Amino acid sequence: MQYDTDSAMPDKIPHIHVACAIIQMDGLILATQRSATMSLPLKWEFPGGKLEAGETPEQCLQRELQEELAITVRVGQGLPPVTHSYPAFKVTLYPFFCDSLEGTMILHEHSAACWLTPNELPTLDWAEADWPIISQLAHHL
Ligand SMILES: Nc1nc2c([nH]c(=O)n2[C@@H]2O[C@H](COP(=O)(O)OP(=O)(O)OP(=O)(O)O)[C@@H](O)[C@H]2O)c(=O)[nH]1
Repeated sequence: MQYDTDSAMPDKIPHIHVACAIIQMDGLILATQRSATMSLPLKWEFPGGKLEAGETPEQCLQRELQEELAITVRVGQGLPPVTHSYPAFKVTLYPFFCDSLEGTMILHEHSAACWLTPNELPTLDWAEADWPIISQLAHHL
């Protein structure tokens, strides 16, 4: 007998939890572009990465920003988390405003970075999950 395995299977799509940094400096916000070899190639995002077990979002951001960009920041207020389903995985983004950037930025993983005003942010080709954050920033900053 044949039966529909898909409907009987639990949801196998991984759900990842990602802290991301909205870094502000002189009224501008930092955007970083994923490299051609990363997942979501060449999409723009806020720097950050997956939360590791036992790690606070602040610790995660300090670790990821050091690894990815060789910078440190002061982590401030959080924005509401955003959940989005891509075809291969589901992501919940935990955005945090950051400032007081220290260090000379080096792009260890990204292909580009730029500083934009909140109104300019929607001109980039953002990762799908980021659009609710972009709309919020463009309207409220
Ligand atoms: N850092 C960051 N990641 C984002 C954003 N939006 C978004 O969809 N993501 C997704 O969340 C995941 C972040 O994890 P990560 O930065 O540790 O992933 P990675 O590319 O190093 O590892 P991976 O190749 O296994 O995906 C990526 O799959 C990325 O595509 C964002 O604004 N910032």
